[in-house]
Amino acid sequence: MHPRNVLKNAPDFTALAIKYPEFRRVCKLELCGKVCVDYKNEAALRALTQTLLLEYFGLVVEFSPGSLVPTVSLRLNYILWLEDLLAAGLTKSVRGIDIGCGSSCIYSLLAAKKNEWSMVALETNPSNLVYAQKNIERNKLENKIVLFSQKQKDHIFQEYFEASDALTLYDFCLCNPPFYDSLSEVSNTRNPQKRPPPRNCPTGYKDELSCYGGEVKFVEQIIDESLQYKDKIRIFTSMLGLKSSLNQLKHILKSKNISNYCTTEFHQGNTTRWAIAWSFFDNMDLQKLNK
Ligand SMILES: C[S@@+](CC[C@H](N)C(=O)[O-])C[C@H]1O[C@@H](n2cnc3c(N)ncnc32)[C@H](O)[C@@H]1O
Repeated sequence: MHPRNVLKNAPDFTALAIKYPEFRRVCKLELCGKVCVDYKNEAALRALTQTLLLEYFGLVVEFSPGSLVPTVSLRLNYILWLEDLLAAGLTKSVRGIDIGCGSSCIYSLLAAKKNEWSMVALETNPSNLVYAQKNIERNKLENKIVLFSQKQKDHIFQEYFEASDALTLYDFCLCNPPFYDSLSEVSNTRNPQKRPPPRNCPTGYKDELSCYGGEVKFVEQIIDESLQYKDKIRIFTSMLGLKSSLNQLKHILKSKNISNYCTTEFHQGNTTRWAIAWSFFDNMDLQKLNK
């Protein structure tokens, strides 16, 4: 976990269960008296995410039924890494773009509430758009987060940039892409011989989890559009669910003569995720931040 992650040490579930009745309802009491969470139960996962967002950030969040339930520690690790990248460029007021904000709008909510960053949240799924807007409003963050309804699924920035102020410079974009290839039968990110099975039950709609070509194709589209919008965003980033995607994307960056990039790993319990960042700005030396 990132050293500044408030969830670096496991939260006290007993104290949270006493404080929050909705969380208490989904907790299990072991024979030894220990309060624990059943990670295989979707309702318990939802309540845990809602409770942690409320307890640590004062954020009230509802999810569209059946949509992806985000794990807070991972989303925080990504935001903290972005803080580290931005510190390298000494930015004061920060503007970011959240590609595919989901029904929770979690990255934009955290960025706006925790860091007072201004966010544009892009989303294609109609139900996610409705919930994301309500989540922005119920947390009174309308002055910090603008939600944009994206019609074209196969584009990333084009529609928004064509509709918005041409002069605004964004400090970063972030993305948790649909991981899986919609044409492939495989929907598992881990090798069972090397890594233990996931603790959490899988959540999310099909179009949140998969797209044509999977995450590599999705991020390749971001890379392609970054060449067109290289002056609009200082650091392009994306999270990745598969380690193998990292090498493929590094290869794609190199093939397009993009050499200023860095990668990182996010560790949360049994789950590891990867991320990649690249920039066309001379004052953003990302290579020195490589991990
Ligand atoms: C894996 S989910 C991530 C949701 C949220 N950011 C999170 O981390 O919990 C990917 C999201 O991207 C959205 N999406 C897919 N294609 C998109 C596109 N071209 N532009 C914007 N959003 C897109 C999906 O509807 C989905 O909500």
